[in-house]
Amino acid sequence: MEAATASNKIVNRDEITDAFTDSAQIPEKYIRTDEVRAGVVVGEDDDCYCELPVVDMARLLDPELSASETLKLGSACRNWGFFQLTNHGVDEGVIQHMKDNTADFFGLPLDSKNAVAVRGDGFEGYGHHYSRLSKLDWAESVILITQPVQDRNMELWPTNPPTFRHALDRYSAETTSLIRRLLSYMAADLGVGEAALLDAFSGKRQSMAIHHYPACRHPDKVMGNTAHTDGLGLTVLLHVDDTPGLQMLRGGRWFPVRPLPGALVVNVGDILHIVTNGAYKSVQHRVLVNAERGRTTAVVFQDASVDGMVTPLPELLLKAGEAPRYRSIPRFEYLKVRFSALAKREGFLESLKL
Ligand SMILES: O=C(O)CCC(=O)C(=O)O
Ligand SMILES: [Fe+2]
Repeated sequence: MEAATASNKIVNRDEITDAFTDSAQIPEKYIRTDEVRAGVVVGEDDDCYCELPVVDMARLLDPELSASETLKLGSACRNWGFFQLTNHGVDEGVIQHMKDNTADFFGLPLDSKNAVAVRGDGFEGYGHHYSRLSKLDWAESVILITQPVQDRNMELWPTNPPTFRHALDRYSAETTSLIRRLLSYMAADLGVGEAALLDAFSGKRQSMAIHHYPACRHPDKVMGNTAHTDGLGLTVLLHVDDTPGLQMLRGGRWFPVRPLPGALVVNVGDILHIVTNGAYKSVQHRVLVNAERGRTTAVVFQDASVDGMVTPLPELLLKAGEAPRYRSIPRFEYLKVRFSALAKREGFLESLKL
């Protein structure tokens, strides 16, 4: 209970009651009706409705189509901060294996999942429920560092299902190359050398959050994932099933992301926002819960920094003749402040503005 009242604590899953299955009796600590209702959700028949941009990796790779698709990629990052990526080239078998293992893990009894429960002050493991203003998210999650390999904490990598580790390892390797591919086109769009942007990301930490949002018969009362911007460089999200729920803020309204079959959802994080001097936008998003169906996602967060600093890319400032719009801050300090501010998961980027 203490954990539930703390403003920014990661709460161990074993403190959550079995109310997940009995949604008629939702404990008070999950009730967040005001937050769910906050803001207008854009409907498909609204005037301002238009589809989330789709970027096609096959077109990026095609010498004849690459230039126009690169413009599309740039425009998505500048104007939306989000896009769906089709023909991404991640091996289908690797994706299926990842989906199967993720779904199987969440299907296990609580005791089995708690074999890799969060320990002490750590952030890795199973059981995260970010609480805010004494409220909890309607979700169970596993968070793990996936790259570089020597940073992995294998004690917290599930061994049940037995193929989970292998699936995660392969998926992580595939997404690392995918992110490199994407960054080379982002560099072209930004007008900077490929090496400058790749160096900011390569060898940096990658972590994954695997979320399960159980169905809730009263979805207007609970929040799957509190509105936030992502704190690292780039985020790649895999829908394990086709249940919608992700919404991104656009023009002051919540815009529901409709998962395209076979696509990955990519979004700009705060560090890439700063690295591009605000050209690429890190935008707020949240997850609402579905009344009928559970929802599972596997999210890759790729960290980035420039010579140990979170800072606008010097080459970009030089080429564009721009003054920095964000204060430079050492990466370790950035992470410390950014992730201790989970209780107020918005506003940090603003505080770095010059
Ligand atoms: O599960 C989702 O759709 C989004 C998760 C998310 O935003 C996050 O983990 O940062
Ligand atoms: Fe996020």
